[in-house]
Amino acid sequence: MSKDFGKQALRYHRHPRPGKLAISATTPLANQRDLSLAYSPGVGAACRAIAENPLEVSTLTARANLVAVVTNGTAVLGFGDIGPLAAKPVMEGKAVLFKKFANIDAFDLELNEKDPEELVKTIARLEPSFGGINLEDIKAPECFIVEQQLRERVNIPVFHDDQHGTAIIVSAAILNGLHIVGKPIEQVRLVCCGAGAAALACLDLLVKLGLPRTHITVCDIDGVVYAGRSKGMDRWKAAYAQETSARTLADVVDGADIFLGLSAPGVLTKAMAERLAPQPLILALANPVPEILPEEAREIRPDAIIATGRSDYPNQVNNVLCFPYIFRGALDAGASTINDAMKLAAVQAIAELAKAEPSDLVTKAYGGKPERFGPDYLIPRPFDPRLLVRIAPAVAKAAMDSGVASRPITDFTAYRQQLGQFVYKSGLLMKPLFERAARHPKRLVYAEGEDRRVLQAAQQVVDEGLAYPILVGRRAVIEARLKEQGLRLKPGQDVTLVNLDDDPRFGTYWRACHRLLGRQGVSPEEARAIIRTQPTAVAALMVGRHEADSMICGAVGKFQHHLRYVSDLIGVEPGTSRLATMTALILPSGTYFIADSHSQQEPDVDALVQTTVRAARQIEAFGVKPRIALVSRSNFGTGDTPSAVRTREAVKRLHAEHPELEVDGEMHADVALSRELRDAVYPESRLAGCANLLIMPGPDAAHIAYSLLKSLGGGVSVGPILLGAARPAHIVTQSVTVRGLVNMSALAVAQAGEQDRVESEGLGLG
Ligand SMILES: NC(=O)C1=CN([C@@H]2O[C@H](COP(=O)(O)OP(=O)(O)OC[C@H]3O[C@@H](n4cnc5c(N)ncnc54)[C@H](OP(=O)(O)O)[C@@H]3O)[C@@H](O)[C@H]2O)C=CC1
Ligand SMILES: CC(=O)C(=O)O
Ligand SMILES: [Mg+2]
Repeated sequence: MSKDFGKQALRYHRHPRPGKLAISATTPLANQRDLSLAYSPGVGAACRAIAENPLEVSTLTARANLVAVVTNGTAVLGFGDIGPLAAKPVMEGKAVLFKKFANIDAFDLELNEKDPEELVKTIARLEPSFGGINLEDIKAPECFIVEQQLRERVNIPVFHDDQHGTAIIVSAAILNGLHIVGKPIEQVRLVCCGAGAAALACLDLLVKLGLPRTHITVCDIDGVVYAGRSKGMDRWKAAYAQETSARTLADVVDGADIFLGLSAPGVLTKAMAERLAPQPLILALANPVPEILPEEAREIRPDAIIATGRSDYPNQVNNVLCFPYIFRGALDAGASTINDAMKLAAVQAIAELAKAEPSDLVTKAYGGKPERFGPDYLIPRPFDPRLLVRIAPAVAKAAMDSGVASRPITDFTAYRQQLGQFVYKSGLLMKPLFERAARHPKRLVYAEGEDRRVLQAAQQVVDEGLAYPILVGRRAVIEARLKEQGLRLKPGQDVTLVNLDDDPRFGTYWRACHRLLGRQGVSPEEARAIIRTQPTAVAALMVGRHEADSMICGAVGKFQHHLRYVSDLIGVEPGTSRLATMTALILPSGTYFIADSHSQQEPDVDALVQTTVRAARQIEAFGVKPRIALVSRSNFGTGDTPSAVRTREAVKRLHAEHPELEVDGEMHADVALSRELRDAVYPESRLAGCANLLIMPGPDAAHIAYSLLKSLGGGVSVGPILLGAARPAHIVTQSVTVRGLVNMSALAVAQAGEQDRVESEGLGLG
């Protein structure tokens, strides 16, 4: 660790307050009534219910989602026995990872006790408090005794992370590494340096996966673990003792296909690495300093696949990829233990995820270049949101199949969706639209069909059955990019390609374009150029001509540029004069929608009314009841600027023409968000509670409010959603993510379905 990085790490731990986590309340505690519910006398009802039926503890307390991270500090990372106090930063860290990656609450408990029997007694007494026990950094062989005895005594999952978390991720990495070099696990020879908690658990699991025990040679601090050795031996190591005259690591590395290091820094020298078999797997996993640094290993063995436990090299083989998710699955299924079936399910899920298509969120988190399965990408990265969605259900299912689940999951689709909502925060809001789109998928044309994010989104859209994608773009480019990203889409089969360089529709389209734009000074020659060079114009014409049901554009280029083609070639809904936009912001405090009449800098009364009505209808499609405030610098008549007067007038018209809407204004934004503030100035307001739709007095205000809230509120957004187009069309921003594109795709398809329904009812077909 460089001096500078060490300083940064200390600062990270000191600020903004000491340590890395805190406890926060999940229920309101703002007044006397809350207090009487949360504490005496209300809490008594919860106590009595649990006394009568202990299973109620899972519904009335946080226990079912609470894990104890327990250590005695005897094997802290690769530092060894530095004691429980110095272990606390690692345990706090594990607790943070539980929370961030799997939404599991964890307490770190550092115990001043080395005797295994005493440790067992203390930890077993914690059973009423926790839904699971994660043992951490307890040295071998004591850790084996502690875990075994605890498993016998308590009825909740006990999992020694350094053993099993490590074993699971090491197994996934080795399976994938062997797949790449084409060596069957039954035939390889493995040398393991370290014979402690992590090493022996890894070997046990690898043996279960088919590695013959006789192909394994183990070394510890005293050298080779051989049959008949007495120094530093225990029965767990003895299980791997070989009949051999070799005595040191240097004696046993010749021709080994795998070096597995779970021991101490620098024990594998370059000279030893040189003697490994061709295309060896070198897993140097001691933390924070590995058995050999990747640059040294690479220098001597350019043919090797190299992994460490660290995040600053490729192939981070670290139990962080496992423990949050295996506990998530175990807790959700109410598992009484974590058994071999659950561990093997986790191995399989992790190994398979590495082979899946790259995720743009992972690409973003790791500096921009999509990673494909291969020697430098053996296993998924820790910031891959799919880890939760894939591992936890696999583990829960294995718990159920192996008969240890007390709360079996009945609907796995719903369970995956629920996990998805945690990792993709927009999931809950989007759910009704995804369901509608999946029920009636429609033709959806993507103007930027060559864009890598669009291709990934189209793959997900096809996988989830949300739409029949049409991609505007050159076939050769699309095919090359599909291949490069490992996507499975088959042009002509599950996506349609439109390439106007060689499409017979070219003539029809440019003439249609000229018909629509001819009176805006566009000559036939220009119309031809537009159709050849502006994919948004092509997509808009397809939608306008009912050759597609909806469109998405904007991943490349400026918003206004796309807006022009959408408004000129698709047009606006009857009764609407202009297009408007709305964005949903999903913040920790709730979901808020911000709308503005995008194309008019100073919207007139008509535009404000139309924007409000269109935005309200769109919010209803999310299954949310709109509570609308037209916000302004004026608060119920305190100002008379032209904008305030127009807003006031718009509210009057809304009250008269749309009495069904819960809407009021003009008002300050804080007054919109607080009933109390509103009551203080205008208790007669037609808006009850907190507004969830803020109609802005202009696009500048909307943009500023949106970006402030997004930066300060730490939320995610869905949008911009274009309001008022004659047929569903959306213009995303250039920074859109794949998830953002999939969200907008579901929205566009759901809108198209709704439009079809309304039209067919209008024709008497409904
Ligand atoms: N990447 C990951 O996800 C993980 C990495 N680890 C790393 O693995 C290492 C071991 O952790 P853990 O198993 O929990 O600890 P243990 O204390 O249980 O085991 C340590 C083992 O390493 C052996 N050892 C120590 N120094 C040397 C040496 N110089 N040469 C050979 N063997 C040596 C010890 O030998 P002896 O038995 O003779 O004392 C012991 O067998 C640590 O560096 C830890 O950071 C652990 C868990 C996960
Ligand atoms: C990663 C981990 O748990 C360890 O190094 O101990
Ligand atoms: Mg550990």
